[in-house]
Amino acid sequence: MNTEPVLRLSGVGKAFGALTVMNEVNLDIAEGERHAVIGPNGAGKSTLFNLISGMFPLSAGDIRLRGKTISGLAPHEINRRGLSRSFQITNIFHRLSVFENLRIGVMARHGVRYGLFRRVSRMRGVNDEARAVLERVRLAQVGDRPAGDLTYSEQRALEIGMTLATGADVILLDEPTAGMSREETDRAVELVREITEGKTLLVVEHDMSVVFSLCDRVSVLVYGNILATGTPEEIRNNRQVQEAYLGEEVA
Ligand SMILES: Nc1ncnc2c1ncn2[C@@H]1O[C@H](COP(=O)(O)OP(=O)(O)OP(=O)(O)O)[C@@H](O)[C@H]1O
Repeated sequence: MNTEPVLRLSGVGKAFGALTVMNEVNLDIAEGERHAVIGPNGAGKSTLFNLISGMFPLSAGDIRLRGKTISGLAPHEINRRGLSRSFQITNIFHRLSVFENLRIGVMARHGVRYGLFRRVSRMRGVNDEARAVLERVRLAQVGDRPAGDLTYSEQRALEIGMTLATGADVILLDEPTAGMSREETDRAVELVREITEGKTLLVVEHDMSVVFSLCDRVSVLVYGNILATGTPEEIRNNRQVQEAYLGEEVA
């Protein structure tokens, strides 16, 4: 059995000038696991994602993806090694169709660029792959519509589709259900569960019912430190976690 973690953070630290916001974070994410990062506002969850995806340079420590260091690599290089962070909605091309957005993700994966002499519409492999992703994220009905016309939750699904289109098998999602109604949340959770089958997921999520129903393990981040990592059950019963953060919410 391969026990090497897919993602390993060792002694990861981050400072902005004199302000240290992350201390010696150690975290192993196993192949195929769905792992949530929770914590109060300002705990450093976004910073952690920015460090893993290469948006911010590390101030200390090392991050390894499948045993190889990715510290110091640019986001697109990390992406090419199979780790994709959900694109923010603002990165969706609003005037392009939903299908065309996904096709850009697929093209990025294959290193294909738009060019004067290329007709993208004739690139059958790329089109087939984009169409498959379109169906997986259940947007086939709106595939020809400009992405800017989609509802909020459809745009979030497109965002998830973009991570899939790039072919990543380690996926980072930042609050995939934020701003959704209960019903939309349930559908989004189903979608995330389905599309991350056989992949590794790291997700920041505030909704505890989502965390506990979707994830195999949970890490609690408080003031830039990991207070505890464990199964949802262990986290729910951890006194330190209850005192520091969750309170009665999960009792
Ligand atoms: N670019 C930056 N420059 C200076 N300080 C920053 C920067 N980005 C984040 N911080 C600080 O780092 C700390 C962690 O912020 P971060 O946004 O990672 O927390 P978070 O857990 O994602 O919070 P939230 O749940 O509110 O999104 C905060 O004190 C924040 O002010």
